[in-house]
Amino acid sequence: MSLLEDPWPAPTADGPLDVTVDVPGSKSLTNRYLLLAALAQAPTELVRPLHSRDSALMVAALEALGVRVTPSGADGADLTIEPGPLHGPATVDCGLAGTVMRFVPALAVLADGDVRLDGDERARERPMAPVVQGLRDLGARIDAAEDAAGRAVLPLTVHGTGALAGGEVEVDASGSSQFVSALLLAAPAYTAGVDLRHTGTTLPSVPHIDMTVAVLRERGVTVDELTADGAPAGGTTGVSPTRWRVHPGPVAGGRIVVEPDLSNAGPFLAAAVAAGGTVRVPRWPAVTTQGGDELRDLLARMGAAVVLDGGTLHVTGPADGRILGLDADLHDVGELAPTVAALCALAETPSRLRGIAHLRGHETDRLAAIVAEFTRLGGQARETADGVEIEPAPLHGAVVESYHDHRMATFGAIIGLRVPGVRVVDVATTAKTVPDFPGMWQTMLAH
Ligand SMILES: O=C(O)C1=C[C@@H](OP(=O)(O)O)[C@@H](O)[C@H](O)C1
Ligand SMILES: C=C(OP(=O)(O)O)C(=O)O
Repeated sequence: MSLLEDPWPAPTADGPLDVTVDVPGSKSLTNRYLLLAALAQAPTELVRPLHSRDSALMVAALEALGVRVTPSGADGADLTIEPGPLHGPATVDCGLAGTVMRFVPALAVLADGDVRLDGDERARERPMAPVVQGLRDLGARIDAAEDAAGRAVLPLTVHGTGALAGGEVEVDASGSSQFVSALLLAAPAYTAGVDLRHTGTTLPSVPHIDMTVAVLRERGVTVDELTADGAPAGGTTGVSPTRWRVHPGPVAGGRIVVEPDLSNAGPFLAAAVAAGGTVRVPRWPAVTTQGGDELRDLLARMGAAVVLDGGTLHVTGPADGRILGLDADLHDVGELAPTVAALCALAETPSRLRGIAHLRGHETDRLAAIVAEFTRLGGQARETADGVEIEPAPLHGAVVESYHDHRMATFGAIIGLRVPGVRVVDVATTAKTVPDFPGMWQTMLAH
């Protein structure tokens, strides 16, 4: 039976929730730790990593380059990564994972042979040029396909020589923070490290760059956060960096406990807002670089009671069921937009989500997808230059398209809690970052 032909009936909520949901590990942290483990001087043990399509693709990429990755821990759910020399020729499937298609080429330049990267059909449309050009400027030889506008896209072949000169590079990362993260992550292994200046006018998803800097530092790498003219930035300076200098040097191995994925906690926390009652997420970090932490503020602004107590986040939906619309700039946390938009779709007042033009280059064009699917459900929404505007409207059931986008599938699931007859095409696409979303959703509702 193909899920493409048989859409998933999104369950409605029978009443208020009262449930604790154990959320799997962070995609962004897992894939960064995996990549750094491949460059480390000693083995790395990842405790509670994510096991999903995106992390499996990263593991497979490392294995293709000659890194040994084995299950470990009492239940075999941890991972031990044993680094070694990186070898080509190799073939890497990027699927639709931004972290794989952007980060792995920066590692592949260190292999001693050709590494070919390709991915899903949509992956061939996602922007890649700043990574390819940046690596070329740092000394790499890469052959890449080009889109109609002549920009580099997948598939591509990195002609690795076992080393990369590194040095100074300018990158316009206004399309994705991953262009910066990619070039910083493998930089400690480049001969001169990397001194990267962002030249674009905007920079989305800055917390994800902060995450890259934080994981590098955790592994013992020296990273300077700077302004364009070289003054200190980041940290306690209160100045946003636009230039990062990663010094060449060893990367430490060791044991790392992976935080739960706070963005993937989103649909479950949103369920408390949509259905009423309380959803609790344990192991919510007190301090984190995950942009998903912003959910605490966003859900409170929509009428939820949000309490972080003893490491567990408690979200309680509004007692009268009335969800407030939201006017928010999601530039830093675009990853949360489909989840937030689903709640806006159920809200009693209009919403405006701004600062997220770059979502057009995500798993699908998410602005177009949100508008199309909300309209299909009877709603009224409009795409703006940099976001979406959503008007309250009575909704009805419909078959919601997910466009191979895990977050559009969960968008449908959230709305389905309140709107009978919502069915989601290809709910299995949620496996990109959650191992068993439909099962977790049913279990949550059974409580
Ligand atoms: O580096 C990362 O792990 C990510 C960065 C962000 O990408 P963009 O900057 O393209 O939004 C985010 O949306 C994505 O889900 C994960
Ligand atoms: C944009 C996302 O993913 P990717 O890492 O593939 O860019 C996402 O998970 O919302």
